[in-house]
Amino acid sequence: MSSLPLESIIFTSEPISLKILNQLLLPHETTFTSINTIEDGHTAIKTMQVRGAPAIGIVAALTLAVDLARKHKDSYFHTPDAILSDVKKSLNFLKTARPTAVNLFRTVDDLSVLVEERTKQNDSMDDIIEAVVRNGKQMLVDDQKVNTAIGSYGADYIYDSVNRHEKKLKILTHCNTGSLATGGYGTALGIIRSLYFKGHLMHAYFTETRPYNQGARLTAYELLSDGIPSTMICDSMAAALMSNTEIDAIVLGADRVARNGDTANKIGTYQLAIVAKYYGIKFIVAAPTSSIDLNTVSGKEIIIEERPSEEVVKVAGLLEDNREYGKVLTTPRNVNVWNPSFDVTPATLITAIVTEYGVITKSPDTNEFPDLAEVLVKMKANKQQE
Ligand SMILES: CSC[C@@H](O)[C@@H](O)C(=O)COP(=O)(O)O
Repeated sequence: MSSLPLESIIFTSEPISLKILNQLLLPHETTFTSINTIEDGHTAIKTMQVRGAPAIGIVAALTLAVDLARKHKDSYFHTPDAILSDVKKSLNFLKTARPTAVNLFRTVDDLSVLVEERTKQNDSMDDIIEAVVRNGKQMLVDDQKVNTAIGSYGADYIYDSVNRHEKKLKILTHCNTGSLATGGYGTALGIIRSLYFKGHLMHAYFTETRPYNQGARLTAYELLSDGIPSTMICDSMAAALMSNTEIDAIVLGADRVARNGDTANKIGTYQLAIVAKYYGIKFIVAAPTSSIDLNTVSGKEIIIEERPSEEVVKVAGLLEDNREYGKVLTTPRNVNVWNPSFDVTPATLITAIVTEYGVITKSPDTNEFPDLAEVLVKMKANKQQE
């Protein structure tokens, strides 16, 4: 299997440094932004220089690592307790960057527990900071493994269940769920990559994904870089595509999967699910377990981020002279805009959830997912026995 060597999060230990590929400028400019402080990390996440649920979690963890290491080098801390109180403040601030993706909150909780435990067991300041750095680096490495597993399980599931190996597949996706949105390889885009590398993909279709254009700018960039045959559609063309072309499955990512399977993902996911149901097309969510929130009972509890109207009324891109990158206004000034960044697709419209432990499907009698908490325990135990 081949994969895209697209690194969007670059962390080095000696000296400690963090750089992220600024996704606001892609695909026309490849510019890395240095993250040195908690404020830098917060800004990068909030302004979507880095985006995608897993990538947000990883960058938050690595931001804390570089921030602590820098402060420690400047002799900012005098006791481990001072580190703990600084960490709590930093994490409380980081989690205000974006509200929907659970990965950010999971990272914040895990780091809070890690530093608290290390402080309680009287670790030295060096050891506490080293543990935070190791945790961030490990998240990046683990996420790549998680994504290749999701890619492989998802590709096999679709190929086995959709047409029993009779033909190559046509897949539609939405938003960007690839290397840019994760530690590498991608979740839903990882499934498309795996289908392609296994020789099972006929064609990938992807939506432009207004307003931020994750599809047009980022997914297009990734698919073209990998040489995967693909075609972009505007979001409003999805039903027409499904009526004109035999789409075998729609694969999407997730920002937060509730315990009952309801899934928050990029705005527009819900309408794709409704059209998929009409055409009887499998609607598959690719979600690492880090995006499954067992404390959220159903999608009703998920907070949906609303973003600035500027993202809707302006599009960013290469200006006509082909040299300058900029934003153009597409509407009359002062138009009223509603800009929810995500929507919630009810579990009833989702065919399967692909995780790094395998594929979760529904009971055909009830059209309900089993309790995800119980299933995940079983899947993890099975994996350990392998
Ligand atoms: C593997 S990325 C999964 C989701 O985070 C993705 O589908 C998505 O909705 C991204 O939204 P974004 O607003 O670009 O962060």
